[in-house]
Amino acid sequence: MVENPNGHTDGRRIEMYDTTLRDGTQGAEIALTLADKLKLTIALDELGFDYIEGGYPLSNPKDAAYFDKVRDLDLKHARVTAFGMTRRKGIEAKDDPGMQALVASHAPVITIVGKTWDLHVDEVLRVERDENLAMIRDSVAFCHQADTTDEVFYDAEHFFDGYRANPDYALDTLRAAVEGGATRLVLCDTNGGSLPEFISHAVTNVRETLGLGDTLDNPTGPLLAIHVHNDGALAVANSLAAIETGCVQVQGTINGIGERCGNVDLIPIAANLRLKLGYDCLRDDALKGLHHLAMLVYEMVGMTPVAGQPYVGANAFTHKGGMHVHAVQRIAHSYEHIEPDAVGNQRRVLVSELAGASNIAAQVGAKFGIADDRDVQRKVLEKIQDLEHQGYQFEAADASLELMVYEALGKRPAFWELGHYRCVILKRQRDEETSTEGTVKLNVDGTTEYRVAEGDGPVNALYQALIKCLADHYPEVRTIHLSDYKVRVVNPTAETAARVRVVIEFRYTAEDGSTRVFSTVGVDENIVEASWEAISDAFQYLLIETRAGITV
Ligand SMILES: CC(=O)SCCNC(=O)CCNC(=O)[C@H](O)C(C)(C)COP(=O)(O)OP(=O)(O)OC[C@H]1O[C@@H](n2cnc3c(N)ncnc32)[C@H](O)[C@@H]1OP(=O)(O)O
Ligand SMILES: CC(=O)C(=O)O
Repeated sequence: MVENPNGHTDGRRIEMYDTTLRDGTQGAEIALTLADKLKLTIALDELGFDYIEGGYPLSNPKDAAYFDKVRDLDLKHARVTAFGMTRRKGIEAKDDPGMQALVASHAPVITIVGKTWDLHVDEVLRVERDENLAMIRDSVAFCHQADTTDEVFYDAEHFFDGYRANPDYALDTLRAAVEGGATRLVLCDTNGGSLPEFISHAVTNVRETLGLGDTLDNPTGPLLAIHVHNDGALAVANSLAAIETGCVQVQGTINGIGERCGNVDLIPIAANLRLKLGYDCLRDDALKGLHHLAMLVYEMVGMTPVAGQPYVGANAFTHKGGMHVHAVQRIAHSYEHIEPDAVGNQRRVLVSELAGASNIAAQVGAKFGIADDRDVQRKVLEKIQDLEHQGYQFEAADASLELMVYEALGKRPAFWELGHYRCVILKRQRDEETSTEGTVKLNVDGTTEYRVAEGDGPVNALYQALIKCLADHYPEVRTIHLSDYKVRVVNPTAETAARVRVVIEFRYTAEDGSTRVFSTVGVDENIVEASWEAISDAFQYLLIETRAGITV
């Protein structure tokens, strides 16, 4: 076996600096309440993040309030950091409202952002280059001298673009920060367009030219840190390249949220540092909390979790191809780079037309006692492949898949026989609301049930009428709730005559108090029939699951 060329054994510690609360909220459509900011601070502290950048006290009352409230938290490890820019041109630091707000935040660590790129100095700030150096030096020194400040970090905005354009001036800005007393020089790829080789080259040159160390042996002397954005989709590679060449701190956000294409995602950073590169970061057992942390942040910012997110996404350890599933069942790491559990995630197997018998065995083998029954597995697989050819999809329709297994085993119970259903939608004038009426006729246990219900639309009306037919016989049908309804056109070239696929998710509370979620699928040219199929399968599945004596 070839030894991993990147593997370290020295266990060098890397500081994790989270800026989800500041740079993360600069992402489009991202906002956090004060309560969420405090809750996330606690969650980050519990995992052992070293620094939590809480906000920009000058910017808005919420960020200022955060620094008042965060002092009441009993943080175990993390140091809270206040962010702000250098003093304005032409005034003393003590007279600058931004400087005053930073010191008034009483944050033990202050991070000052300043200009490195001569383009920004000349064209954006429009100040003399020496005045920019003075702004950096004075601002860092002013914050450094405040009684409540222990450390000042200096964010060298656009460092890599500035270094490319004018390396001497870029280095002078870092020297000015060191003169002011900065203990971390944070090299920022603000526009996110650099490539890893350039990052390595620049970090190495800066470290050698300024004579800086690459370990935390002297944590209060100036050391390098890295802060990158993801505009070239290289944020993780760039951050790791910077660490490999001497940065002792990495700044980023949870799930990579942030301005434009986002910041580096600290989830893969932490996992790669500990699991792949042999560095020390966070708490020893923190990686198992990464999945939970990622989901917490998605929930707080109201984003749908990214299923393909490395390490923590729902698909990160999901196997669909039949050959993969076959191999994974024999030896998991044949198709997995780490154990899912190492980062709090889990393995999933999907069943679809790309499955082999192994997928059926993995998904339903244990529940139905068919783990070794290749004949039944193949029978189910053939049915799935036929139906997927017609437009069905079973990946997200676990209950429909199980109903098919009951059928293949000849054990699917018939709880009722359909007489007919009918749906009428009435609208007489342009500005009149539609009214919908659903009628369902069933034979349930030898009794004819013939019920009508009104609804907001055809699906709702038929759903209510079906419940009315079944409720006297099977009261549990009143306990399920439709929680999601998705519809996709299967063959769009057929336009309005196209077949549609409806996938419906349901929830119910089981006898043990737990919430169960399951989904069914229906396909037809008629959206009402596709929905009916999914709904009636859902009720049948519920009855099988909840009624004793029907289990296989
Ligand atoms: C790379 C980064 O992510 S940096 C952080 C970016 N984050 C944010 O901008 C979010 C928070 N921002 C804010 O709340 C506001 O933009 C504030 C409080 C910073 C500024 O608000 P305003 O003063 O109303 O902004 P306005 O647009 O009028 O002007 C910005 C001024 O700051 C100056 N400025 C910009 N960067 C710097 C800097 N690093 N140091 C000193 N002055 C700076 C500009 O030159 C401009 O001054 P001018 O009017 O004399 O030209
Ligand atoms: C400081 C910062 O957020 C940046 O340069 O991207």
